Formats: sequence, C-alpha cells, structure tokens
Amino acid sequence: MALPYYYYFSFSFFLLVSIVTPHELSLVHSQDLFPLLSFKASADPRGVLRTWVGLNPCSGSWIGVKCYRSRVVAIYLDNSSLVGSATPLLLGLGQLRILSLRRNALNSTISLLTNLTNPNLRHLSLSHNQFSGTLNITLPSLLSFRAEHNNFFGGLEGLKLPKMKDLNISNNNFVGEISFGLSKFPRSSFEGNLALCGSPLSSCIDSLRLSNDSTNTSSSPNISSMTSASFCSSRSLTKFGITALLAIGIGDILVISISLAIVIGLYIWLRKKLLIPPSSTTSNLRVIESDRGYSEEKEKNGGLVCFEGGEELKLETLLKASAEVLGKGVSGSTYKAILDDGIIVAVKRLSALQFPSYGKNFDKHMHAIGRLRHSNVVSLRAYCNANGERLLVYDCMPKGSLQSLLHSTSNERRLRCRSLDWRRRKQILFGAANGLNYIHSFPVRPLLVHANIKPSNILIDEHGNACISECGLMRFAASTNTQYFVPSFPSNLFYEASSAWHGHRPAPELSGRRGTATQESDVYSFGMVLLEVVRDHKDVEESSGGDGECEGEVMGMAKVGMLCTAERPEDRPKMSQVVRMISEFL
Ligand SMILES: Nc1ncnc2c1ncn2[C@@H]1O[C@H](COP(=O)(O)OP(=O)(O)OP(=O)(O)O)[C@@H](O)[C@H]1O
Repeated sequence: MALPYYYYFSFSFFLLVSIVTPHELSLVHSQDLFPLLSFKASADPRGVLRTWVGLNPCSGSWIGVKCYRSRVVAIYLDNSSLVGSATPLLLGLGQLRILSLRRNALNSTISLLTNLTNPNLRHLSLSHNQFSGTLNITLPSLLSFRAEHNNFFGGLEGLKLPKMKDLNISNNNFVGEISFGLSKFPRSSFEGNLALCGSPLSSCIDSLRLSNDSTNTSSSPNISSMTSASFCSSRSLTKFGITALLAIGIGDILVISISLAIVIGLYIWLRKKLLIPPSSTTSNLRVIESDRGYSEEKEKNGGLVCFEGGEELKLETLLKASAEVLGKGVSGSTYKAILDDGIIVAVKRLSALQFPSYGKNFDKHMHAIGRLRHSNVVSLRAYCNANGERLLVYDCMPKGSLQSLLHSTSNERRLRCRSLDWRRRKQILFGAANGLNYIHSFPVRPLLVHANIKPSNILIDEHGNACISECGLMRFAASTNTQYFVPSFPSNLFYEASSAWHGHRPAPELSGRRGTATQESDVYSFGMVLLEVVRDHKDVEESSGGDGECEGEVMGMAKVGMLCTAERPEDRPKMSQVVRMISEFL
C-alpha cells in the first residue's frame, strides 16, 4: 500500500537529522532540500535520482533540478521511472516555476493549487502518469498545463486558468461541459475523455442526442450515455422536430463538403506554388503533427518559438546574455549563453549561407524536434526563424562531445586513458544508440531521420550520459554535397573507421549526389561512430601497454559496428536491435 507523502517527508527529515551533525545542518543550502529528499525516498525505487545527494540541491549536480538564487525554480524529471504518490512534495516547493514529470508512473491526487500555495508556478506537465482525482486549480499565473493520459475525473469547473496558453487534459475520465474560458483550446486538448461536451467538442445537446439514441438502441445503457445525460444540458431532444433534425443533417453534410473542397483546393495550390526542392518532398518535412499557429507564437515571443522547458526564454534576453563560443561547425556556430536568471543554454546560430529560407518546412520540423524529450537526446528548448536570424536554443551539455573525448590533445591523452575506459565507452555507445532509437521511433509521420550522426553531435551531459544533438538539421542545409561525399566502399571498415574520420560518415547509398538520408543511413553512420570508438580504444590499449582484458567484448562490439555498416541498407539492423545487441555487453 502506498504511504502518504508526509510519511516520507518525516522519515527523511528524521534520517537527515540523525545522520548529520548540528554543524552540518547549518550548512543546509536550501529550504527545498527536505521535500526533495523526501520525494526521492518515496518515488525513486530504481535509483534514477542517485545524484540527489549532499546538502545542496543547487550545487548543479542534482539531476533535473534548476535553481535561481539558491532556490529550486524548475524540476525536469520526464521518463525517469518514478512511482508513487509523493508529487505534492514537489508542488510544495515555494519558488517552483516549472514542474515536468511526464511519462512516469506517479499516482497521487493533485490537491488544491492556488495563488497562496503556488504563486510562481508557470508550467506544469504531468502527462502519461496515473494521477487521479478531481482538479482544483485556480492559478492566474499558470501558462501551460499538460495532464493528458492520466486518470483524472470529475468536471472542469475547478479549472480557473485565465492566462493559460497551452492546455491538454485529453485521455482522462473528465465529464461535463467545457466552460467558455477553456473552449478556446483545440479539440485535441479534450479528446478521449469519458463524457466531455461543448465547444470545441460536440455540443452538449448533440451529445445528449447521441446518448439518447444509444440508450434507445441498446437495452443496457452504458456509462457514457448516463454521465452525458446527467452532466450535460438537460434540455430535451423532444424540443426538436423532425424538420430541425433534417436541417441539422443537411447542414452537417454541407459543412463537411465545403471543408473537403477547401482542403483539396489548398493541397493542389500548395503543390503548385510552394518552391519545395524535389528532395525535400521525399524527406522528412511533410506531415509533422502540430496544433499551433507558428506565426502567432513567434509574435508573442518576439520571434522565439518556445517548447516545453523553454517557456521563460525571450529573444531579447538571449541576445543580451553573456556568451562564450563552444565551437564552429559546417552548419554554424554554437555559443554557451548565461542568462540573467543563471540558467545556462547552448545557442546555435545557423549559418545564413547554409540555411537559406525554408519557411514553414523548417518551422514544422523544429516543432517536431521540440517535442523530443529523452535522457539521451539534447532537448531543444526554443528556436528563432525570423528576421534573417536562425537560432536554436538547446540544453547546455557541460562535458563536451564524444568528438572532444576521442580527439583530445596529446597532453590530455594520459588523462583520457583513465576517464574513457572501456566501460565508459560502452555506456556512451549504449546511450547514443538509445537516443537514436528514440528519435527513430518517435510517433510522427513520416518518421524522423537524424541525417548527421557523428561524434561531435553526441554530447555528454553533467552525469556522463551520451545525448544525441541536432536531429534532422542538415536536411535543410543548402549544400550537403561536401558532407555527403563518400569515397569508394572501404574493404576493411574496422580499420577505415580509425583513420581521421572526425566528421559525419554518410552511408554509401548517399554517394555522389544529394542523397536523401534515411533511418538506414543513420544506422550506418552510427556504426561508423561505434567502430571509431572501438578502434580508438584499441589504439589507447596498444600505446599504454594495456592487458587487453576486455578483448572478447571489444571484438563483439566491433561486430555490431560491422552489421550496422553493411553496404546494402536493407541488411542493416534497426536501431532497436542495435540497442539490444549493445546492452548485452553492459
Ligand atoms: N548543446 C550543447 N551543449 C554544449 N556544447 C555544445 C552543444 N551543442 C554543440 N556544442 C559544442 O559546440 C561544438 C560545435 O558544435 P556545432 O554543432 O556548432 O558544430 P559541429 O557539430 O562540429 O558541426 P555541424 O555544424 O556539422 O553540426 C561541438 O563540438 C560541441 O562541443
């Protein structure tokens, strides 16, 4: 049975007080410490929060915790295997602005949230959990609330969110009428509930009519008809005569026909008018889901389109932030920017030469990438594609890239032997494979392709996890010919991979033309990275006189690389299979 969260709070407080001396207690850096430790004690059976140790949650090493002036202001713990009912502890943090707990197995109710309890809360993401209970949230400050795919129930009258810009409560058990204040959100925000009605869903009268119909045709009435009947408007269908029903039917048919004609007309117009290069019509740019109007968003944020976790970013602040160059690549330059509130981001300024205007296709792609959230993928928090400026704002990965680990200067080489041992290499390869597999299986149509897998796009986060960066960007570059130049197929890939292939290593099928990258060509490039890591390990072993302890594993891993780099795309494994194969060596 799940214990109440205050039990864990008292327990960890007791634990803390009993293991630290009064002097150490005086070193407690933040009043947020106890709730966080209590949450960890309750919600983290798999040890994902292993870095939550010590007395200072704002030390920078606590995974998912962001601070400002020694107070916790944001928590990002998506996909973290968290369980149980301790979420209210996090909601109790006095300065919290952003809480993101998507895709866990958390299951508490969410008690009353008001200006008194959470005056600073701006963004709350609880989607894909098992939260339940009714919602009572009266927070004028809240800008986004994502709670889709949970077990919340009851009516929506407890939601008073006047400034809300982004709402999704779909796929819960809500019933009743959608209030006027919430009806500005799209259908997708409400679909999949037990019995919601009213704009933007069908009117409560229509729902009542449907439920009456189903009651008439079925001898045993179902839950939804009963709940609709009890929660929606009580006006009776008998008020409508047959003529009115006929009129509604004809009206519906007319509206559907007109909409169809408009959609078909638009489609033909777009095909004729838009100057989309032929390669991009077959590429990853066509149908990517989004519920928003891009231009509208850009205007609101002064040209910056923000995604989850980047809602507080402003173009003005970014441009004013103190910045340091992290590196320069074919696609542009990347800077580390320290914002006013101490938050650090990596800003990539795309080269105007490489990225001429692609308008909405670029925007659509960025919207899909902005939804990627995984511990092995660098999160895109915002981007700007306005006034000739193309900026991508990512989480800053403080430990550099696989490129820098592999190609450190000779002075650093001795140090690297110790830090990049075989175990670390396996972990990095596994993390990168996991991230690429997530990208490949992300539910958008057409499926995503990275198109530029190489060591400098595999970054290392503060906990040493490998994270894939820059998904799909090179597909928009004006000249990818140099990138995609492929020499004749090497006879011994294992050894070829060791030669100075520091950049992207494209698949042979992309040779000699501006090829369209595919998931199979991503697997090839990943295989080349893997072989490079393995080959580098062998070099280091040889030069340092190592004992070749893991020889069997090294050869096994090289075989995975050979499979990935099969000449024919159809002979290469899927990334999910690559993940499984690498995991056998962990
Ligand atoms: N999110 C990030 N956090 C920290 N460092 C980063 C981040 N993104 C990039 N970098 C650093 O900046 C360097 C330059 O990256 P950039 O993406 O601009 O070029 P590249 O990857 O070398 O080439 P390309 O332009 O083909 O992607 C990288 O090697 C990496 O060390």
